[in-house]
Amino acid sequence: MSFLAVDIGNTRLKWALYADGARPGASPERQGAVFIENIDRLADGDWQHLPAPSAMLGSNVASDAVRRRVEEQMDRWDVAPRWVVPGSEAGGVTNGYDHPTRLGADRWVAVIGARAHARQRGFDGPVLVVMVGTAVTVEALSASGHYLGGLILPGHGIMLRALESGTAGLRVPTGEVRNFPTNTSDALTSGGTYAITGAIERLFRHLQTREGRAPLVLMTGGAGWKVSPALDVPHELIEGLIFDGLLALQHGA
Ligand SMILES: Nc1ncnc2c1ncn2[C@@H]1O[C@H](COP(=O)(O)OP(=O)(O)O)[C@@H](O)[C@H]1O
Ligand SMILES: CC(C)(COP(=O)(O)O)[C@@H](O)C(=O)NCCC(=O)O
Ligand SMILES: [K+]
Repeated sequence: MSFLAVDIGNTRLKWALYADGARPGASPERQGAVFIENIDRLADGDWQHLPAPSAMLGSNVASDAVRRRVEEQMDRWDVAPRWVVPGSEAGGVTNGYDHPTRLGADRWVAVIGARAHARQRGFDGPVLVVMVGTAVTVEALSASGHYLGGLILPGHGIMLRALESGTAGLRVPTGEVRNFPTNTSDALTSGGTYAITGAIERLFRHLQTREGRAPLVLMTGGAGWKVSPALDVPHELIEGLIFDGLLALQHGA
């Protein structure tokens, strides 16, 4: 008996197989990631020798076509694919989005995972959830478990491509993050990084002011390690926050 958690982003599909009954924070028995262009090879590749899961729950922010292609890769298993649809309440979190179903499933699941982490460590204050993937999202969760809303901004790759395509003189290699960049590469890399950390620090202040207490900051996503060293508020990198949210929805926190 096992549980397959799937997180389909705009760049990569991440998956993790857990022992039945695993709770948020548990270590997966197996896990992997594939670029979206390679999802049609999962059944003959990463998933070929995977023991058949007895349950599956996924988050998808790519297209319906991508979701169907992933479901085809699961055909040989006798398991019904289930996908999270954000609603007005789940996993101890209420959804403050104007139209709850329009919130990205990954954002909703990550907030639920973050709530489970906070509770497990006995933290009863507000939580700021940062995901650094194709896009960057920053979410504000109140101490009472109300999702207040959040930010969406371009990730590093999109920012750089936008600048490259909109200018003649910005096609340069990746640089370093510097306080006072003195070449084009460093200026671009620092600009992108500080755009992201600046937005995070701003929502941190909004949440701290509203709640009267410094939020716990949990960061996840494929490019979190790039942003973490430049972020000026105490925070923790958690690799599988979406998986933890899927576990919370599957089994309770
Ligand atoms: N080994 C890696 N493979 C792909 N992307 C990576 C890797 N390490 C870091 N990244 C960065 O992570 C981003 C993708 O993160 P991910 O969380 O998979 O995004 P998404 O959930 O949007 O698919 C890429 O834009 C890239 O900048
Ligand atoms: C903001 C996102 C594009 C992030 O996608 P990702 O970077 O994880 O691939 C995704 O959560 C999404 O499509 N959201 C729907 C719109 C919303 O959340 O308001
Ligand atoms: K994501």
